Amino acid sequence: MQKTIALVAHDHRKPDLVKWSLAHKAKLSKHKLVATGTTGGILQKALNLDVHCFNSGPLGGDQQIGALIAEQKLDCLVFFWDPLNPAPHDPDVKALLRMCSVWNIPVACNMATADMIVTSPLFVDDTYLREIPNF
Ligand SMILES: O=C(CO)COP(=O)(O)O
Repeated sequence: MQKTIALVAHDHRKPDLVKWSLAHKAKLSKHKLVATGTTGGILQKALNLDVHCFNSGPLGGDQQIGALIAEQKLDCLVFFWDPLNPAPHDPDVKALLRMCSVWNIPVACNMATADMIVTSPLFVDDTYLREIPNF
């Protein structure tokens, strides 16, 4: 089943996300990819795949991806956020990660976790149903 995967990286971590995405291009190409603006533009060129680009992160892109989660339209988030530099939109970053916890969305903040998510048998198991919290 085709999933919707969001790909996001802060500037210092974009090279890691490009490297990771290239390594998993075959898997990613089977799914719908969405991204914040700058990340999406870079990935589209690097992967030569269609990536739906939302606004740039500081201009609301994180919030748009958060809205997808709230509408139950996102299956997975790969978000390489920068642990060493503050961002003007840190509250948006926190809100996006919070949405992942609220809605039980698999989220990877580094390459090792992202590797494990996309290579997990559950990732391609159409019978696996992510539990959706009932508040
Ligand atoms: O800031 C971001 C996520 O918080 C990423 O935004 P860009 O992809 O536009 O750089």
